[in-house]
Formats: sequence, C-alpha cells, structure tokens
Amino acid sequence: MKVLVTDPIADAGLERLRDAGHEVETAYDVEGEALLSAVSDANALIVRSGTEVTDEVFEAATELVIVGRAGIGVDNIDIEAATEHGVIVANAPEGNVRAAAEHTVAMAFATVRSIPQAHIRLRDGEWAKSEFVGTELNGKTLGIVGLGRVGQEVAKRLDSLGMELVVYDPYISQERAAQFNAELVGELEECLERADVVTVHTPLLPETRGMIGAEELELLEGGYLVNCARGGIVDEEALAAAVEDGTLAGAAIDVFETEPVPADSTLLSVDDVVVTPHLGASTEAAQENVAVDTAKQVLAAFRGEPVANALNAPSIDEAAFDRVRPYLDIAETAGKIAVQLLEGRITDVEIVYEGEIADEDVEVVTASALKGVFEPLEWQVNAVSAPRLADERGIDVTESKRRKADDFRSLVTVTVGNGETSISVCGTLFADDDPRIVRIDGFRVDAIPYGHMLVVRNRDEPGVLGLIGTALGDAGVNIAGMFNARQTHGGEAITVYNLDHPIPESVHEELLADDRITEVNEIVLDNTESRRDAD
Ligand SMILES: NC(=O)c1ccc[n+]([C@@H]2O[C@H](COP(=O)([O-])OP(=O)(O)OC[C@H]3O[C@@H](n4cnc5c(N)ncnc54)[C@H](O)[C@@H]3O)[C@@H](O)[C@H]2O)c1
Ligand SMILES: O=C(O)[C@H](O)COP(=O)(O)O
Repeated sequence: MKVLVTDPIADAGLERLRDAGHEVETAYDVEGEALLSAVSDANALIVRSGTEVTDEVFEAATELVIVGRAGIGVDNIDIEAATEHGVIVANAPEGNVRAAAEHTVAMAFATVRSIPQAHIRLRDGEWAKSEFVGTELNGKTLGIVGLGRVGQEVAKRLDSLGMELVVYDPYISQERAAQFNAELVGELEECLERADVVTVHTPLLPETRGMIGAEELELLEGGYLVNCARGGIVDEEALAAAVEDGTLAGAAIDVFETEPVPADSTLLSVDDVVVTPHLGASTEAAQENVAVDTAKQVLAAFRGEPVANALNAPSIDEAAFDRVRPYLDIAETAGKIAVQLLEGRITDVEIVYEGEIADEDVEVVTASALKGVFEPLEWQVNAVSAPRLADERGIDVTESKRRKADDFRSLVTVTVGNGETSISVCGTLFADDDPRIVRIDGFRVDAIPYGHMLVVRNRDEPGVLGLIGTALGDAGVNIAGMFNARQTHGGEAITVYNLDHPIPESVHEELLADDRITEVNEIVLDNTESRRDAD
C-alpha cells in the first residue's frame, strides 16, 4: 500500500508504516496539480493542518482508503466528499491536547505580562521596566469558550492558578462544567462580559465561524483574548481594531484565517497582539503521539478493521471488534442475497440482531449489511459510504435487537422491502466461523453462502427436484450442494442450490415453463473459490 504524507509528521509514525511493509512517500507542501498527481495512486493520505483535502483531491485519489489527520482539527478536510467517495477520515484527538493547553496558558501569560514585547525591547537595548506593568491571573475571571478536551485541560491549569472559571459551551451540562470548578453560562455574551481573559477552544464550524466579532469584543472591554483553536472563529480585523483602540488590553493568537499568515495582516502590526505560527501542537511528545496514533489508524484501515477515531465511519474498540468481526461477512452476504431476491426499487432495509450478538456494538455490522444490499445494485459503495447512500436515496434503515435467538447462539437477519413486499435472509455462524444462511423468507434452510446459488420457489410436488437437477445437468451446471424446505406438505417450497457454474438463461426459461415452479433466482456472491474448495 502507498501512504502519501503531505505535512511533516514525526518519524515514529512514518517508521510504523514502513515497518508494516508499506511504501511511504513524503511530499511536504505539495498543492494544486502536484497534490492531485501525488495522491492519484495513494491508498492513504496523512495530513496536518497544512493540506486542503478538497472534493477535487478525493476525485483524483481513486485508490484512497483513509485520510489520517495527525492532530485534531479537520476543518481542512472535506468530510462530506470523503464519505461520498467511501474514504475514511480519522483524526488523532488525544495526542496533542496537553500541548495545546500548555500553549494556551503560555499565550495567556505572554499577553497579560507583555513578555514578547518586553523581550524585543530588551534585545533592542532598552530597559523598559516601568512600561510593562502586567495583569496578575490569580483572582481574575477566565472565560472559556468551548469546554472540550483542550478547554478542560486549560480549565484545570488556570483553576490551579487561582482564576475563577466561567464557561460558554452550549453542548455540555452544568454538572460537566462543575467538575472543572467552572460555572456554565447560557450565553456567549455573559461569558465575555464577566471575563478578564477569554480563551477560545471550539472547532471551526459554520456555527463558530466569526462568532467573536466587534460587538462581542466590546463586551470583553479591558480584557484579553487568547485564540489557540482555529483562525476564523475570531474576526481578525475586528480583533486588531479592538486592541489598537484600547477596547481590549491585549490578545494572543496562534491560529489565523489564512495560514501561513500573510505578512501584511493587520494583526501582525498591532503591538499588543502576541502571535505564534500555529505552534499549539508543536512539542516533540505531541507530534510523536499524533503521528503514531495516525499510523495505527491507517494500518487498521488497511487491514479492514474499524478505525478508532474515524469521523465518518463506525468506530469500535479492538476487543469489541473481535467479537463482532465474524458477523461482518454473514451480514454482508445476507444483504446481498436479500436484495437479489427482491424485485423493484428498494425502499427499506431492516437489520435484526438476535441472541449473543444483540449484546454487542453492531454499528459496523449494520454498515456491512448495507454494503451487501447496495453492492449488487452496482452502486459505488463501501461500509463508509453505505449508511450515507441509504440516507441520500431515502431508504429507511432500521436496526433492532432481541436477546433471544430460537435454536441459535446468534442470528443476523437482513430484510429488504420495496414498499409492497419484503424478503428477509437470516444468517448465522456454525462453530463460530462457519457462515450459514438458515432462513430465506421464513423458510428454514441450511445453505453455505458462496459463488453461484440458485433459489427456486416451487410447489411441493413429486418430480420438481428431478426436473431442476436434469435441467442443470443438461446445461452442464454441476450441483455442489442443495437444500429443500417446505412450509406444508404439498404447499409452497423453496430450494437452494450451490452451483459450480453460472446458470444459462435457457435453464431459467425451462424451469419457469413448468407451472409447479413459480420463481427462479440466481444469486451471485463473490466469495472465493478457495472457500468453496475448503467446504
Ligand atoms: N493551536 C493548535 O495547534 C491546536 C492544537 C490542538 C487543538 N486545536 C484546536 O482546538 C480546538 C479544540 O479542540 P478540542 O480537542 O478541545 O475539541 P473538542 O471537540 O474536544 O471540544 C470542542 C468543544 O467546543 C464546544 N463547542 C462546539 N460548538 C460550540 C459553540 N458554538 N460555542 C461554544 N462551544 C462550542 C463543544 O461542545 C466541545 O465541548 C479545535 O479547534 C482544535 O482544532 C488547536
Ligand atoms: O488541530 C490541531 O491538532 C492543531 O491545530 C495542530 O495542527 P498542526 O498539526 O497543523 O500543527
């Protein structure tokens, strides 16, 4: 597999990938056509905040399985486009949190004590001691906007330095804020009004873009603003003006609307604005953490295992995955069979888990079942894009669980409907790893799902099986296995064959010409020949 890395990550991450036998190409700072060309044969792309991963990139990256973000913010990655192309996007949300929090605290001190400004004056030979009378953080109020991972670490640190904490975060509870000795307020305005120093820790989202502009900055009058989250959350022009005209005492900014920040940015020309070039995550420990975490996720994606921090695909921990892994194939197969037995446009899919499997986290299994349903329809699909595809095409997907599974340890049933009728196919594992189809449309069967299968509905009358066998034999189609089930003596029956060859159209016609046979369906599964041989 080829892994393309377009922003610098720590060697530890690159080594993990190489040690696993993959080709790792580093192409830092590529953009435009060069990026499109470099990514065209890549199976994984690893980025930090420096690479814009747009729809165009996904169009060009036809072999891509995963985009790994060695860090937290994914505002540079078009996740919608990734999902549409069936590409996993995963970030590394833990490894640089402490580094970002420490940088935020450092930036708070830098601005309230004018450390960079004093440093420059002294380097220039000026002992400007009397000009730099700072503000003590102890006893002041800190306004935290966004109490997520980084916000919480900042809260702990500045609480211990004697600050009162006021939090604005519409998505957390009062109790959560209280755990950090913070008071949760309902409005951003109140947070800004009450704070002496505000630190910003939200993601950049449509909702947070420009959330702190001129009006909001006025509410922080006389205070300081620290943004080590994302450029664009705070309006840069408004911030520069507010510090310049004294509305704010100062600001410290690590992240910018455009990065690298243009040299003529007004923010860079304001004395009381302290700036760093997006250094929040730039510690050796943080870089090693996120590089290794990202490499691990790329390797998991290559192995077809769930990716721990996937943002657009089901994620599940390793131990839980080991328990559901055997059901991925049978769910996909049940979906494939069900959809091939259904006529008309599919309107709904139901996946039912019964028995021991019902105790598990089955999101990945459901994604596999959906993949199975959509693949025979020749929709470009994988387990990442299948749930979205269902949503886009207005297909109703339901999932349910029952603790009891009659006669089996676990059962997975996939039912597909077309608005008028539905077909359900139920699968299980014998001896934990031997997949079987045990019910088709309510008939109890015992079919090994692989290769070419023939599903015939017929009346339970003498001679029908002989007729089918003869028709197949005459056409040179060898029968590898067969199972016949009926509901009542002389009533409707279903017969399932495993065949060694595809079925010629003439056999379909010959069988359907007999009025005892009501339906003939050939099911094509892509399971390997070796599986069949093993059987
Ligand atoms: N400067 C750096 O190098 C650096 C390093 C790490 C993280 N970051 C950035 O820091 C930010 C926070 O990262 P995190 O890991 O803590 O994210 P997180 O997802 O853990 O936390 C974000 C918090 O923001 C809250 N939030 C969302 N919308 C909000 C809104 N409209 N108003 C108020 N709160 C809102 C969420 O509820 C959540 O609690 C991100 O933007 C991330 O990219 C920057
Ligand atoms: O979101 C992040 O993780 C930080 O902003 C770090 O970004 P970087 O990896 O580009 O330094």
